Order: sequence, then C-alpha cells, then structure tokens
Amino acid sequence: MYAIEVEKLTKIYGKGETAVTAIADASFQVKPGELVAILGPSGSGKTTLLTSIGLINEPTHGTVVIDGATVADEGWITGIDLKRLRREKLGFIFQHHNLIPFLTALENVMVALEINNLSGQEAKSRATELLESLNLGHRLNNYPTALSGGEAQRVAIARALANKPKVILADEPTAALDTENGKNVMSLLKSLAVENHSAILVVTHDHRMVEGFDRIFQVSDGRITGEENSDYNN
Ligand SMILES: Nc1ncnc2c1ncn2[C@@H]1O[C@H](COP(=O)(O)OP(=O)(O)OP(=O)(O)O)[C@@H](O)[C@H]1O
Repeated sequence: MYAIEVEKLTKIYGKGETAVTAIADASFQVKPGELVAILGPSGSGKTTLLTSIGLINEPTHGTVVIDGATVADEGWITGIDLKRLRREKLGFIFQHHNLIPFLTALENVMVALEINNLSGQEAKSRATELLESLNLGHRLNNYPTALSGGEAQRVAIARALANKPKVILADEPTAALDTENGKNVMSLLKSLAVENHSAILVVTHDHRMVEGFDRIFQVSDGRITGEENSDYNN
C-alpha cells in the first residue's frame, strides 16, 4: 500500500477573473519509507501541494489517499474526521519552527503526544527519548528563545515525529538554518524515513539539500514537470 496517492490534484484559489491555479493535475504515489523532494521556484505551487496533501487546504479537483484512506475526491470526503487523520497520520514541519513559546522543548513535544491521549508520564518518557535521540538531551527544559535555530528546528521535528506518523510533510524545513544545520536536518529526516518507515515529502528550493533523496519532483507553474531519482547530485 502507498503512504500517499495523489491523482489529478488541482487547487484553484479564488474564482472568476482573479482565480489562480496553484496546482494543476498533479499525480504521483509515495511508498512508506520513501524520501521525496519537491523543488521549484517561488510561487510554483509547492506549499499548496503540501497543504492539500496535509489536509489543510481543500483540493478543488482530484483525489488524495493517505495510508489507504481516501480523504479527498473532488473535495473533502464528507464524514471523514480530517483533524483526527491529521493528528494520527501526519507530521508537519514548517519553514519556521512554530514552537509554543511558553512551553519548554520537552513540553512542546509532550503536547503532541497528549493530544493523542498518551498520559503524562508516558508522554514525558517518549518525548525525552525522542529529544535525546536528536542530541537535545541537554536542552529539555529550555524555552524556544534559549535554543539555537538548529536546535529549535530539531525540537519541531521531534514534535512532528512524536506520534510516528505514516506521512511527514516538511515545508522548507532548512530555510531558517545555515548550510551545516540544514544538512543535519535533512540527514535526520533521511534516517527517520528508514527507521520509522514514514513517507517524507520535503519542499525546498535549495538543490544542495536534496542529496540522497529517493526521488525529486520538479514543480513549475503549478505542474510537476519532471522527476529525477537518487543519482541526482549537484
Ligand atoms: N491563499 C491563497 N489565495 C490566493 N492565492 C494563493 C494563496 N496561496 C497561494 N496562492 C498563489 O498560488 C500560487 C502558488 O503558491 P505557493 O505558495 O503554493 O507556491 P510556492 O512554490 O510554495 O512558493 P514559495 O516558494 O514562494 O513559498 C502563487 O501564485 C500564489 O500567489
């Protein structure tokens, strides 16, 4: 079974003369454990593609299937609990970390677990373990303002992975980082694809960050115009 199946996905913002087709007829599948990059210039539709798959942005046309569940077929399927699916199946990593400023690193990760009904002590152990595996064991009780950009982004990654989602969607996760921290975040995502068997879709406009990805989609003007595989190097 595929982790993500997208068939003729189209997203049009607005109506009439001001309508913008941000994504047109995108079709592809991603297997569990696959790491896929979406590359393309600003405004080409990368974020729209991700938010449509991430059940945030209702597709105008086409089908979206997440982990075997059809969630959109010419619009959201009524009766499906999108919030629950998002919570249980998806991990979202944004360009800026979006950590909750008044919670510590540990608490930021625990919140994600508690929303999924993991109790206090269990949530604490799992969050601690995750943060330690990301070399943040010494930062558990720090607030986001006391973390470096790379550390905060790793906390956000821990939070996105806390519930072992089948699908991880990352929108420019390295944009706020220097090259070295950016490469660290990418290699972390790679190892998590392997260990958790999650499908990972990463939007970027930085060619240097996509070494070792299984596949690379080129997006231009709302269309997937090309696909390269892992021997891509730049
Ligand atoms: N909420 C919205 N309402 C109207 N138009 C939108 C909206 N969001 C995006 N667009 C338009 O859709 C197109 C694709 O935008 P999108 O943000 O998906 O591109 P992107 O490739 O992610 O860009 P960037 O790399 O700059 O983040 C652009 O023309 C944009 O102006």
